Amino acid sequence: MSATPSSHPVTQRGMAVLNDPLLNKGTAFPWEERTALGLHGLLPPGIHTLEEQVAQAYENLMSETDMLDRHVHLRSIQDTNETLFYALMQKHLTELMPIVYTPGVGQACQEFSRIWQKPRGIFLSGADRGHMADRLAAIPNDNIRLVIVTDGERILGLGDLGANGMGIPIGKIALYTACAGVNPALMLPVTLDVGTDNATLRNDPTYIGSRSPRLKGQDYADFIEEFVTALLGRWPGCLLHWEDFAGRNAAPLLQRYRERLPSFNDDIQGTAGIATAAILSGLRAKEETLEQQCIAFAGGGAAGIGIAGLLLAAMKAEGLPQEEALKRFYIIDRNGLLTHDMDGLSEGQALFARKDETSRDGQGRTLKEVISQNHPTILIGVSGQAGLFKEGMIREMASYCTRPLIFPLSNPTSHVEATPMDILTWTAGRAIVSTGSPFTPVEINDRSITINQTNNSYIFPGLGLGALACGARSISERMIMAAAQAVADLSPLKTGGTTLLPPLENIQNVAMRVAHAVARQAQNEQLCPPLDDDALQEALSTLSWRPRYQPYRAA
Ligand SMILES: NC(=O)C1=CN([C@@H]2O[C@H](COP(=O)(O)OP(=O)(O)OC[C@H]3O[C@@H](n4cnc5c(N)ncnc54)[C@H](O)[C@@H]3O)[C@@H](O)[C@H]2O)C=CC1
Ligand SMILES: CC(=O)C(=O)O
Ligand SMILES: [Mg+2]
Repeated sequence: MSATPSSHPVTQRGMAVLNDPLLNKGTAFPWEERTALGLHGLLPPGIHTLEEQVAQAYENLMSETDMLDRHVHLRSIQDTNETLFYALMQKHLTELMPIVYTPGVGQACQEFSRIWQKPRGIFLSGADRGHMADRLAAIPNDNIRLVIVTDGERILGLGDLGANGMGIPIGKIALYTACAGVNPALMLPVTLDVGTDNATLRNDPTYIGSRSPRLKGQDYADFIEEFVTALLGRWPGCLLHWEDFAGRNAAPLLQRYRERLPSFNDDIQGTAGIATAAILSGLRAKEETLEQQCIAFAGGGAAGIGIAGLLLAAMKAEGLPQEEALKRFYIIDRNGLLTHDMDGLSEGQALFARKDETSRDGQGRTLKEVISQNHPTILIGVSGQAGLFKEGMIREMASYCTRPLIFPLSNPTSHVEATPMDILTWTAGRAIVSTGSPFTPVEINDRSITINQTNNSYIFPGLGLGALACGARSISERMIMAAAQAVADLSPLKTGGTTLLPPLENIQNVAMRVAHAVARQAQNEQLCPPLDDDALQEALSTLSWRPRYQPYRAA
């Protein structure tokens, strides 16, 4: 075999090559590589190009009509041939993202035990306690740079799905590569199976997870500690992305570990970044400032408090003192408006709890009352509760605010607080609407209104890439703000367009701009070694990967 200088040395032979999704090319192996790697006879003789494979795979995929079937089909391509999977994803990103990501991944997690086919990533359960370092040692790849971890307790708005939550870190990894070009060989999805309190799952004979109740308190803390320590031992300096932990654990874990290793919580920080970007863009359209707003949240968990925290920082950066800025926030959780006298508030909730009123028997005012009495101009839904935004509330907002910003951000689609069609109908097309899951454009008053997806997928791929490229020791709030600003700067509204956020087709450009902004901010705060533009570019290239077949040679 005539090896080109850039050809990749392959030690495996025969089926071992075909069974490795990062190496496999399927029918695209050229004749000489089949000879060198012992593939003759294992493959049919026809040879196809990647473009031909993508076209065929797309046709096969589209012949499925059911969302879950399409998800399973795509995942099976990913588990067989990652180059083909990502080439297909990149070619049809807007169409395929809802299958791989929300809402498709929600259904996939609900059915994960039944659709599980091949190992991907690491499951760590109670039985692995005391042995986590050995479990991570079993992963042959010494160069994992990014780990996405969940404990499956709050999967989208679907609640505790236990080990079935693994669909989420797998989906997030797919987006790191499809959106930011991060090399899939550098990433690992992890599920911490600390049990589940979902009795239906525990009694389901097909369930793949452990059937014990969730670890709590010190047991839970010890489990996480062992995992992080094992991670640091196996892949020092790797970036840890926390995903879909329940609100009561999300912020404390982030605080506990954010200085021990570079880490971020996507539901808190990624969501804060994109919601802030979308709000800043919406206010630009209205020619108003943040300071002029009154902001109501339905849901004061990880996402709600995360978004509120970044908006508070943005108001302070505009020169508003904290006490003044806090008056603009109304956080309505399951027991109503958060007030300072309520029991069991988290640290973040306590900051935003109203100081100027008290609850009655632990119950605060309802969302409806806050809307009619305090006239919020921005309403954010991060409650996971379908249909929470009622017609009367939205009509009332439209009665005192010409263009309210209404963002029902809960995922998946079935859990949205109100559909864009309803919100636009109730506000005669005047609301600026953005959702967490994708929706088709709404036709109203002879206009077609595009519904932007305010989803952390605009932030985390570039955030992770930028933090890794610059070698950030930790991830600061200002780095998240820089990411938000980078997305807001790309808003089509800035250049005469009508949408809040850049279209998904441009997501790779968005991710690259976010990565640069994050790396620059890390340098400004001296959270990474000094790095000039050339060195940053070089580091970004080292992490990046394109779905193209590389020539191979036998090693
Ligand atoms: N668009 C996006 O990028 C993102 C969307 N989300 C979505 O936001 C939702 C919440 O996520 P997290 O904040 O991480 O979960 P979480 O569990 O930390 O918080 C949810 C909060 O909603 C509250 N809640 C429940 N019922 C309520 C009601 N009737 N009224 C008001 N509040 C109520 C809960 O008490 C809890 O505090 C999920 O559906 C998730 O999919 C989360 C992260 C990113
Ligand atoms: C998008 C996301 O991270 C969530 O819904 O949890
Ligand atoms: Mg999430």
